[in-house]
Amino acid sequence: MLTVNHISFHYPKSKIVLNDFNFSLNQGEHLCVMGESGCGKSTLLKAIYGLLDLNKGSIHWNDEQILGPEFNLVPGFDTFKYVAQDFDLMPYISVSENIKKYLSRFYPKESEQRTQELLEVIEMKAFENTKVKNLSGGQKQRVAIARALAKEPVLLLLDEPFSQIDNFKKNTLRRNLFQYLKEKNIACIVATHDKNDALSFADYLLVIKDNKILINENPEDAYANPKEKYVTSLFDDVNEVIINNKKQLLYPHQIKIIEKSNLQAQVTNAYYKGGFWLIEVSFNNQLLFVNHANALSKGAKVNLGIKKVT
Ligand SMILES: Nc1ncnc2c1ncn2[C@@H]1O[C@H](COP(=O)(O)OP(=O)(O)OP(=O)(O)O)[C@@H](O)[C@H]1O
Repeated sequence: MLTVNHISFHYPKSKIVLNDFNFSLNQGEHLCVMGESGCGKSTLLKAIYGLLDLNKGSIHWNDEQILGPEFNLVPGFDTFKYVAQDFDLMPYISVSENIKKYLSRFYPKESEQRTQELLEVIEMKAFENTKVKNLSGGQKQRVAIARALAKEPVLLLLDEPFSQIDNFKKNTLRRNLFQYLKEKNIACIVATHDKNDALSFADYLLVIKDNKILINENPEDAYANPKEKYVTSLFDDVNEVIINNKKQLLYPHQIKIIEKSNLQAQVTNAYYKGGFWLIEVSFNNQLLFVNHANALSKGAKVNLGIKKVT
């Protein structure tokens, strides 16, 4: 179990980044870390891996304390793996050699088998003999993930793991990877801007705001009962509507354009989204976003139906 015990951290001569972070994560559980750019997601991952000297608090994996560079010649906790945003691969050797580098030379058969298994997970079998320098950014990112898994870690730390991968590959890779981690009971912490990493794959969602943990809860609860607009805006466009003098946070799919109602609005814009249109309307001098099956022209008068009023 990972225990992050009231840690605080600031970079030298800078203001605080992590202020009294306190949480734990069991073996095999997946945590997603979200929050606006610069809020401290990467810093948290680095602190957990042991790349930073904390100002306060402590981090443990079971009974073992994770110590920073001040206490370690080679920083980084042995049984964790951290995939940073810059990958750190060896460019002049092949994809499979990059993976094998972390496996034992004394067991060539097992090492080959494991490399093949990981090439399947990242769907890079066709590139096994390609030199890493000849790969695209997204392909390198996939190799970095496979390499981190070569020697099965107890905890995998991923910083924006799919940022350079196209949507088509991203969805399959995400499914393969998170299923693989669950099968092997490997805990995982993902820093991301992508709501899909949290909604479909995480056991917990930790949101950072103003250098503190704003929430650490089940992603379904975070989505359905958002604590504040900051949380909803990580998932979707969000409407803040005043109804009966009460502020409501509503996603665009929770407001409908219907035939009759006493809530009148006027269309100000329409954006094509593939399966639906995102319609921007002006309602009581507020701009709202509403999902709708068809395009609507600017200036059209519409009636709104609000699905969720708590
Ligand atoms: N080496 C450093 N020295 C000083 N300040 C730093 C250093 N690295 C990051 N920071 C600062 O710490 C804060 C948190 O940065 P961090 O990279 O953890 O944010 P993040 O949430 O991962 O951002 P992003 O989503 O943009 O990757 C930022 O204000 C950043 O400028």
